[in-house]
Amino acid sequence: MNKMIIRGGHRLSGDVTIGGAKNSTVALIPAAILADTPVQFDMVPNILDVHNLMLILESMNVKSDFADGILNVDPTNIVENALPSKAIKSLRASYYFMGALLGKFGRAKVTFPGGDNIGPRPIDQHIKAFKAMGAKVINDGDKVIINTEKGGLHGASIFLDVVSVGATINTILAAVKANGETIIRNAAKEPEIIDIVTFLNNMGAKIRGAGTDVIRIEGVSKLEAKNTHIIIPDRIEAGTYLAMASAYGNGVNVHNVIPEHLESFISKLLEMGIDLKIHEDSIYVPESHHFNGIEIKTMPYPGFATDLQQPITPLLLKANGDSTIIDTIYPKRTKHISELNKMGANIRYNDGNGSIIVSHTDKLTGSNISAGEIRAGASEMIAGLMAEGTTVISNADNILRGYDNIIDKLTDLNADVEIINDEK
Ligand SMILES: CC(=O)N[C@H]1[C@@H](OP(=O)(O)OP(=O)(O)OC[C@H]2O[C@@H](n3ccc(=O)[nH]c3=O)[C@H](O)[C@@H]2O)O[C@H](CO)[C@@H](O)[C@@H]1O
Ligand SMILES: C=C(OP(=O)(O)O)C(=O)O
Repeated sequence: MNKMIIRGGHRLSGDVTIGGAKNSTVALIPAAILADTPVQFDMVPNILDVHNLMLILESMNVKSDFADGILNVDPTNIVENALPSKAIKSLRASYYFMGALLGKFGRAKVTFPGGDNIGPRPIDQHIKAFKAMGAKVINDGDKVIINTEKGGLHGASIFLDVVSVGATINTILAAVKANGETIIRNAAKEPEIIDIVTFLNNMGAKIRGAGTDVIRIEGVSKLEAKNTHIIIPDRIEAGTYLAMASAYGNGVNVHNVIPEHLESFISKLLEMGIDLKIHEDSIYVPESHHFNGIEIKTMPYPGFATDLQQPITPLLLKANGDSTIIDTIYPKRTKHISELNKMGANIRYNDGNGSIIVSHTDKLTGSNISAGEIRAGASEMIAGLMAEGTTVISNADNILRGYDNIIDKLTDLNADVEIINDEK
């Protein structure tokens, strides 16, 4: 396991460029197996999830190569094979192989996915959609076995009981080559869903309504890539750098951002009194020292993203008075609290109403802490940069799963940070 070592106390300045969105990429790679031609992606983030997805592709004889942000995937010689459980368990988005394999072969056998440990993460809505399209689903130990009758999947009308990014994308992947029309109601509206649909439509899919809560998919028989798909910028990575630069920057320019994807987040930074300069595809964060406390409630897109409530927390420590966070998506997403408190923070979790109360903290001190999941890790990393002394974050793979070239980017911003491998 990797550890991240941060020698804090160096204020951040300069430029950082955001990579392609993790949550698009981890769906686009499974989606690529639906293609009848090789496909190419650009702006692919250099994160552990991508390397693990490449291992899963390899097990199906799908060749891929990745360098300088370009990922080539050739699914033309795909074979049905057992998928490697360790890689499947290393990330959440491996559940997209259920929809993609169903779309490709009319059957799938996939181990339950892993991903961030942020409280219960059921996949009942994914299964409900597959069943509505005619699939038979059996749980066998930690495997989900999905089959269809001869004739494969058929279109269906599906109302999702909860707004789910994963269930929306998985249903699209299963439906894109199914017979007839599938309608998803109460669909999630995240920009990453539009990105996946853009990729599929450019290959000949017929999907309308992505970005609204009703998505219509007319099944097609062929998908052929004719151009490189450029992945949208990662709005969560961007939000993480905006929070970091606001809390501990001397002037930082964040490039390759779509500000419209971050409206709910940006509005909170403005409410705190940070004088952001927002341009077409970059945001300048000036040095700031006085911040107002705020209240945050996480919601499905376009609301405040659950994935940003932990990264903004170190900034809230610098605000006057108390700030409160209610995470309505993952109310138990609190693994950062004990770790930041070890560093001297004053954060409390109210079990009664599920709110997190973040009180003003004058000083953080470097400590030995653990990244329980990706965004807890991001929060701890920012606190480590702000702290006096050295912070050692164990389980740093949880940070590396989702933050593109993180050491190079932080070093370019004047941070003193490195990754070391325990096992050496
Ligand atoms: C790879 C990926 O894109 N991960 C993102 C995705 O995760 P993921 O797709 O797993 O999250 P969902 O949008 O599905 O989850 C939203 C809510 O619905 C519930 N739910 C979901 C599915 C289901 O079948 N039944 C059910 O009850 C979940 O417990 C959660 O409370 O969206 C989350 C919510 O924005 C983000 O935190 C993750 O970064
Ligand atoms: C929860 C997250 O990721 P995943 O769904 O991949 O575990 C995240 O990116 O914050």
